[in-house]
Amino acid sequence: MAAGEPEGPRGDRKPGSAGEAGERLQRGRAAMKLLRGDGGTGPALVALALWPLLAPGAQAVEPISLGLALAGAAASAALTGVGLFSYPGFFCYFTECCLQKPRAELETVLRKDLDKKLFGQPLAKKVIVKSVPGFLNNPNPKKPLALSLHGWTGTGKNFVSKIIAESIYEEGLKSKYVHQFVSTLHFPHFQNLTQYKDQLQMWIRGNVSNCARSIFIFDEMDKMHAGLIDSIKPFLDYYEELDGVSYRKAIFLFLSNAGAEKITEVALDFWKSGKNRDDMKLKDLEQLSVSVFNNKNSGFWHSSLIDRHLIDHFVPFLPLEYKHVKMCVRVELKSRGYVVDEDIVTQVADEMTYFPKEERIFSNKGCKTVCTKLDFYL
Ligand SMILES: Nc1ncnc2c1ncn2[C@@H]1O[C@H](COP(=O)(O)OP(=O)(O)OP(=O)(O)O)[C@@H](O)[C@H]1O
Repeated sequence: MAAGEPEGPRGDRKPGSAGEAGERLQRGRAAMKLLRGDGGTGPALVALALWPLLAPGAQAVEPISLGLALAGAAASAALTGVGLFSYPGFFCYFTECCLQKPRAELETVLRKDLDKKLFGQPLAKKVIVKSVPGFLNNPNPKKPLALSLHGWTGTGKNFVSKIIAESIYEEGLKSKYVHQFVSTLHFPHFQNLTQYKDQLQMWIRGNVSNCARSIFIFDEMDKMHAGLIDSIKPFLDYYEELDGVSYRKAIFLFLSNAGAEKITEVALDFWKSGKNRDDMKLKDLEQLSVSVFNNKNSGFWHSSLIDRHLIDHFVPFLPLEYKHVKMCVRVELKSRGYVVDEDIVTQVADEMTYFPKEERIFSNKGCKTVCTKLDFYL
């Protein structure tokens, strides 16, 4: 893909071709063909028949209701000659649209999802459940939402980004409004830094012009060349508009291993003093931003994003313990359709390595290699 095209590095993944959303799109196209017929009686009849689709929460319409609604609409349209295409929200049932308004129950859905799927991350859960719905429910935010997720490998940073994306766009990471950048893949060569800065600005500008509620995920921030991320500083700032584009409704997620040592230090102190990680406060980790700012290998080294307080929250991901690894194994077993066998769960968890050397409390790879280790036992 050429630089400057709105979709950016992930533009090759076109939405609407796979999964439930793809099927819905196909059904929708067939229905549209049917409905694109000739006219008839009153717009009211059409609106009435289409009410289940146009009403808030229409995404949850049952297949039977949908069928009835479309049949009714077809009959009415045949009578009225009123084009269905003029109804706002109609197309969005069949094809992905940029988010206009988050679902009313977003906070509850996100909380439930994180409670069920994310283990051992009380602080991350707390920050995300409050900040993301709060931001999306604000029709006029003063700046884009910028969250920086930090922690040891395999502790759930990418996993949480996926959950956030799915809570906003049904197609999650495959959505055309969600853009993922991986430093070592998209910005590998230091000598191309100037070019990357221009491309990044163009990609973000293009995509936000297309959809104000775009989501940008920057993975491997700690491997990003220093200075590159500062090229997007204007977009994260408190500007009403820049060259006619407002960036205030976008979401930026930065993922990094930087700061993991600091987080581990605090988590270890907690563990040694017999305290529960659920009682940990963000205040206990307030030094996180400073350690990231001063870390030459953080991607945020002396970054103006931190300097100018443009990162809204530094979200700590705690190192995972033996019991969390076991929970991940159980989930993996269930997702593959197996009955949970506690012997296998223990064997897989025992096979992982733990640190510090003496205490052996935290998993070196979090839950990351659980699925490959499990392959040996199935
Ligand atoms: N806290 C967690 N709760 C539940 N599952 C987890 C958790 N952390 C990791 N996992 C599982 O492990 C997999 C790998 O984790 P993930 O890719 O999110 O780690 P990461 O923190 O982004 O690591 P890295 O820093 O190496 O990119 C996830 O897809 C998920 O299945």
